[in-house]
Amino acid sequence: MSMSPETGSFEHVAADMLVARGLTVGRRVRGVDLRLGPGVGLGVVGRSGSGKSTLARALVGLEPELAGSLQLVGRELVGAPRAAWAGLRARVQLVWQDPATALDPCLSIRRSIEEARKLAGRDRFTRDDPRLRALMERVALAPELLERVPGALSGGQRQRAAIARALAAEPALLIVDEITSALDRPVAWTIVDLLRTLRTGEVGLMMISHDLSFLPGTVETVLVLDEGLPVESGPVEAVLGRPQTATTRELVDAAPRL
Ligand SMILES: Nc1ncnc2c1ncn2[C@@H]1O[C@H](COP(=O)(O)OP(=O)(O)OP(=O)(O)O)[C@@H](O)[C@H]1O
Repeated sequence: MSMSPETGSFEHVAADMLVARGLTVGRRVRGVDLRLGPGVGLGVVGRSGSGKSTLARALVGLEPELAGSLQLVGRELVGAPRAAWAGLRARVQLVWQDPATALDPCLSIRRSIEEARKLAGRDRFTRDDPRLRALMERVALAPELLERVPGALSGGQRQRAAIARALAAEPALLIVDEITSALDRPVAWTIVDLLRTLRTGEVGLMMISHDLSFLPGTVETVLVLDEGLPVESGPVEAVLGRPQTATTRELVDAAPRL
């Protein structure tokens, strides 16, 4: 794994961290190719029920019925024993769609963060750990909110806390599944801005969003699913600006503004 002499970047290596080739999930997603890793941004769009969440769940090891290939840093996971999937927990974090269930409602934000670190095999944050303070700053949440349960936060704060929980695992890749859909538009945009800030670091992003206007400036490429099948993919401006399929055109026409 070496830095590219031409570009001076880790682009090639980074994009190869998680590689799917012809990835199939039961009968719900079929034949998906993608490359994800630090510094890579991919949007996944499609109608309701097109398989976006199923794909996201498959990429964090929550879907048992896999076929095709899914490699983590060159190691095949499809058909591998469960132990082989353990490395995913520290590297890939999924933030769920529903802000009410993204975090355990009974746990304080501090406890949720501790739990995420433990599951990822990271060391514990001490009570006044500067890394904990830095994490809260990174998601623009006041440190006092650490002691609250999710129900005592606003919807936007809850999604920030869910992102903080995911980042606590120090992942190389964040997968966010419709995390703005329960928020009103101004608040949703603040979350999109946060994702954009995270992208300037080394974190890779796979963003599932039914609102296509959030994608340009946040991710570079987009994959369109239709009934579980990939129907179009490429640079986000090209795919959304000149849709090649009726599915993509329909999604673009339904977008609030692009
Ligand atoms: N656990 C499951 N077992 C069987 N079928 C499922 C399961 N979860 C979802 N499905 C079905 O798989 C298909 C894909 O669902 P999925 O939730 O991945 O789509 P989606 O694109 O994320 O939709 P949405 O935008 O509504 O969240 C749908 O037909 C759905 O009804």
